[in-house]
Amino acid sequence: MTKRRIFDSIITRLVIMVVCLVTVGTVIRYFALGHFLRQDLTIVVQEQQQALAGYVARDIDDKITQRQTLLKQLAADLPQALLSRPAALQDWLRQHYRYQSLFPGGLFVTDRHGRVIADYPTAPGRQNHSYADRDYIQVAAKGSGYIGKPVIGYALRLPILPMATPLFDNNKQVSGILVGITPLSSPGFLDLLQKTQIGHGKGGFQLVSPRDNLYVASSQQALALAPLPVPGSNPLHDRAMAGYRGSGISSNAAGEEEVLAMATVPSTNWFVVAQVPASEAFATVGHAQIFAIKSAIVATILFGLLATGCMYFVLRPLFHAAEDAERMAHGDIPLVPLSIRRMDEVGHLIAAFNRLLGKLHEQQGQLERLAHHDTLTGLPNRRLLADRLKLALAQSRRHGTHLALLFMDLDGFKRINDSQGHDAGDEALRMVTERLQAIVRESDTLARIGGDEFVLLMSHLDTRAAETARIVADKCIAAMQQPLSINGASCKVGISIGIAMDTPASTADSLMQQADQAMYLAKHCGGDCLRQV
Ligand SMILES: Nc1nc2c(ncn2[C@@H]2O[C@H](COP(=O)(O)OP(=O)(O)OP(=O)(O)O)[C@@H](O)[C@H]2O)c(=O)[nH]1
Repeated sequence: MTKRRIFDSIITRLVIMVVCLVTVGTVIRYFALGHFLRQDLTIVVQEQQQALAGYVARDIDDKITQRQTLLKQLAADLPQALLSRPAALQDWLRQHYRYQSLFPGGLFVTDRHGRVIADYPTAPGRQNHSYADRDYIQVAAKGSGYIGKPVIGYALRLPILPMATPLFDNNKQVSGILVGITPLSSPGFLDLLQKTQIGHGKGGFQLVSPRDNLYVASSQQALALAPLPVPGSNPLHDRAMAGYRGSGISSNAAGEEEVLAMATVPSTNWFVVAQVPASEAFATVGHAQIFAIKSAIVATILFGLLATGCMYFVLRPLFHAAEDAERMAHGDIPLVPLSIRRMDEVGHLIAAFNRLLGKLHEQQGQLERLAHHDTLTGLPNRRLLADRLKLALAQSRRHGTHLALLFMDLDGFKRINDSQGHDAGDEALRMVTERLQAIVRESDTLARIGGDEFVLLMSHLDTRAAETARIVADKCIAAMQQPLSINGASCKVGISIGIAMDTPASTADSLMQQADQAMYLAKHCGGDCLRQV
């Protein structure tokens, strides 16, 4: 029952409505906020990634260009005659190596078929070894400088980048090849790319050689010299391999979303990829969404409590009014107007209820009156007379007083009805009532109990009660001597009166019976007569 009341309550429904509205608003805000923030952040993050990729690509390009320039310079300076004197050539390499450190993996010179003539610093197994199968030897043998495929070096046993430039004799024919070896882990070479991470660990750089289908270097060391993913595993990577340079969002082979930016290293055909997981790049979006949810939950709780309190305060008079009305309905308290605390909507409702209550009172009074009074003359009817008679009997016994009952029946009343109509008869009854009322005291009860029958109850009489009753009866008879003037016509009615006096054994019924019998005796006298029993 109580649960049902709580559920049916306006407050509960309003609070549920408010909570639903706030929840719907929060869900909409959650998705809208996420969408707009992500849109904005995507632009910012992509621009940042692009700037980073471009910066690293330019740095690598500078370092490659420096080495190409140096290698060409050395090749131009190297005396042709030394190619046939390995010891002198090695000494020349040693002297020139001293002034530069761009090729920490060493310099070596091969004949035009790729067999090593001299190297410095010497590496075990490099002397006389043939590198004829290497791409950089094959291209340089044809007269062009070349950056070779990054590989695990034959002599050094670690990842290296070989660079070759041809040596020309006086006839402009390739007489030998000068090769510079840079280990990929050399200080000041690719360490900016290899040691820099973007974000919290999963983001970083990759240096990609599309020609060789491998990663030259990466922030993730395990990727160095690893083959590139197969086409189709990362759509943006596929576009980059086809020449696209720019930024975008794509899913990697593991299905994780990443923000990628690609920039070319102009001196090679490599490109740098700056990559950061979308989960890190857009972490702010998630934080903002969680904040939006938390703040909405707090706001909902606070608002719910506040709204409940406020609504209870506003509707409290209504609850009290309902309680009071309920108690009135059960008869616990009388039907009185409810108190109005404020003249708001609730106050208006209670005021309307009070007006309804007033109307009810009025109608109840009318019904009460109709039940106890004669509608034609307004005199008490038989029922009210019986009540008053019982009351008067009880009072007279308590106070030792007396009472008399005068039963009066009009004489010749039917004639008026018959000669002038029923309305004239009614008018005659009202006029008789007025005349009789003028005789009786206010404390007496004059009742109309039938067509032309009236009863007068006289109470609080002293020992001369019978005499007093007769005097009043005489006055009533005398009052009827004057004809009634109805519709211009003069009508005469008489009155026969039977008087009953109380005795210790009297009851209301016995008194009425005695008075009635006395009236019949008076009737038989021929009218305008009284009899007492
Ligand atoms: N106009 C009118 N007539 C009524 C009313 N009540 C009863 N009557 C009539 O009053 C008459 C009463 O009859 P009676 O007592 O015989 O009339 P009466 O002429 O006084 O005769 P007696 O009493 O024998 O002298 C009847 O004709 C009723 O129809 C009423 O409220 N209005």
